[in-house]
Amino acid sequence: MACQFPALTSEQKKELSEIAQCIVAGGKGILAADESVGTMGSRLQRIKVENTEENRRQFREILFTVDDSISQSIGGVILFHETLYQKDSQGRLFRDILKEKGIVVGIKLDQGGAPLAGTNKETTIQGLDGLSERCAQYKKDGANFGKWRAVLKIDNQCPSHLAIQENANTLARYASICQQNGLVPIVEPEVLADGDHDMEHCQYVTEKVLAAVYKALNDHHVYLEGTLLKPNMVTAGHASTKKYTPEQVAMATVTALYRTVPAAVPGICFLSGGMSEEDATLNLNAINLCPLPKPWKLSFSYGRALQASALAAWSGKAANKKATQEAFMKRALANCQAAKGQYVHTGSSGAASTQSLFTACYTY
Ligand SMILES: O=P(O)(O)OC[C@H]1O[C@](O)(COP(=O)(O)O)[C@@H](O)[C@@H]1O
Repeated sequence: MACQFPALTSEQKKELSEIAQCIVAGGKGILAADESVGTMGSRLQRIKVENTEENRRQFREILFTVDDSISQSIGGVILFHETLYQKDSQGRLFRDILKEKGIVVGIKLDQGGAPLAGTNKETTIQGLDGLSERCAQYKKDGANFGKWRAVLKIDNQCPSHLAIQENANTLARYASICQQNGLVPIVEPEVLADGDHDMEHCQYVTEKVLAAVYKALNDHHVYLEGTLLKPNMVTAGHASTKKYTPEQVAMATVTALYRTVPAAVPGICFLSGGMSEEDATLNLNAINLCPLPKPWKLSFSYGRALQASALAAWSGKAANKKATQEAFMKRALANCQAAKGQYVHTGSSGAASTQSLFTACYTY
């Protein structure tokens, strides 16, 4: 039976699916430059740079003014509210610079965690109040996709049924509101890598979480062709003593996705979750070579794994602009190749690219 009360017109659906496909076309992925002020503070602290609005602007100016050829690897950039309205030193809005390169502009829409009482320190994510008005304004201001990160953890009694259901429902409500306002929702249910669990347990939990998310998206009449998924890869916990090869990670990850994510979803853009830059690229490459059916584009939406070398090269000094842009371009290209299963590790990566980027309990 056809839906009696269609959520979207065919024009709205067409626009949404075109935006989603454009972001992940031809091995392209997403630069997650949407770190909130606090998260950016911890990034800048590592390179001993003060967390001021001007320093955040300067670093992002260097990233966004990189050579135009970046648009062959990066299809979308997620911005934080502050960055959407910032300009480069010549007075050009960052969002216009990105658009001129043919890169789709996205915006972080979640507004931080709130505790779920009676659970083992689990959270739900806030930001639904007034979300429709915010989306409408962001659309006018040039954004074409949104991002909402829900955080789940593997621990004693975690993730609980409550945390899974609550976060799935909130992600679905957010996705529905985004689509009503012409924004493609990136749906991000992140299962954190904290813990000493093995990869098999992570796979079990990831499947449960994704199954709940897709049930909720269906309940909320979300148009899957106009969405993107941003999941964790299936790995062992950070404190696990067991080690797995990229091929094993790829098999567990694609199995979990194949069991739970409908083929109508155009793209799956992984988060890097504290993996080193090189591991994030090697795992993505193995995922794209995995001999299982893969009806979606399998790409990246990395924050740390696209910016760590660039941040280290910059170190807060304008004179390091060229080296910073080279480091960023190198990771973007490597991940684009990995999204096509064509990455060849040369063994010449710098120290920064093999360093773990893990932060315990990576929440707000
Ligand atoms: O705590 P915040 O500021 O929301 O940042 C969360 C970060 O996690 C991400 O969702 C994924 O980033 P990583 O690839 O570094 O794991 C980014 O988009 C975002 O910047």
